[in-house]
Amino acid sequence: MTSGGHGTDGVERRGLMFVLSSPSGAGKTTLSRLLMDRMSGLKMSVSATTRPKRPGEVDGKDYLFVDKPRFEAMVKGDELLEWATVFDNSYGTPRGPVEAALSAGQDVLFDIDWQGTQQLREKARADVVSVFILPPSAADLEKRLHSRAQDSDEVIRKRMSRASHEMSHWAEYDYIVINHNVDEAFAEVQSILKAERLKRERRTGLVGFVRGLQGQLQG
Ligand SMILES: Nc1ncnc2c1ncn2[C@@H]1O[C@H](COP(=O)(O)OP(=O)(O)OP(=O)(O)O)[C@@H](O)[C@H]1O
Ligand SMILES: Nc1nc2c(ncn2[C@@H]2O[C@H](COP(=O)(O)O)[C@@H](O)[C@H]2O)c(=O)[nH]1
Repeated sequence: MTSGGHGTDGVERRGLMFVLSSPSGAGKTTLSRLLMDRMSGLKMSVSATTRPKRPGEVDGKDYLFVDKPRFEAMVKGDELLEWATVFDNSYGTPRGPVEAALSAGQDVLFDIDWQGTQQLREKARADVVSVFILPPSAADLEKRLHSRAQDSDEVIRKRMSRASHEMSHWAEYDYIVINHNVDEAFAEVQSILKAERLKRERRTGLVGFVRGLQGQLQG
């Protein structure tokens, strides 16, 4: 699915799909925003959803807010790379922007649930790097959902009651980060991305680069 771009050291490599999942409120959005601000070569995948917009959310930036018929048409038209029902609403990843970014050699960042991660893995296992974010405690998770102040008590109750089920998928992920503190969790997630970018098997330009070095040594 991916083609070449260049790493910061100029060696060509395949783009990767960097996935963050967690129970609602553990901090995916917070960490994603920091990654987008502080890492170059990364594009955020903007999901389509039928969920109502939260205060402050911007259509086209946080989500593409669509109605149910439009979402169903996207599914039927094979416009989504993956999709799932989460908390009674539909969510899905538009295929076009992800494929365009990967083709341009960018990495793509996803904030999606375990169902979507499984679907991405089935399609492109070697290019998916997945991170599961855990909260330090259930009390902290609930506090965070309340402190975000964007969901009703009823919605928060529903999300807390789903948290244990969401977390049961932790062992399907490549990396686990416990988000005690935003700065530390961000540093861990950033280290994972930096290391994954250096993996030999993604660095398609290495053969040519090393041959060039060898040529210089012989010359
Ligand atoms: N380490 C932390 N300590 C304290 N508060 C935090 C921490 N990380 C995130 N938060 C706060 O917790 C709330 C929920 O975080 P965020 O929206 O990033 O979660 P999320 O995993 O994206 O949730 P959802 O799945 O519902 O979108 C936000 O108000 C955020 O500022
Ligand atoms: N499988 C997918 N899951 C998605 C997608 N976009 C978001 N999500 C997940 O939904 C829940 C709830 O999100 P919220 O913004 O309503 O709090 C959360 O776990 C997201 O990661 C998607 O495109 N596909």
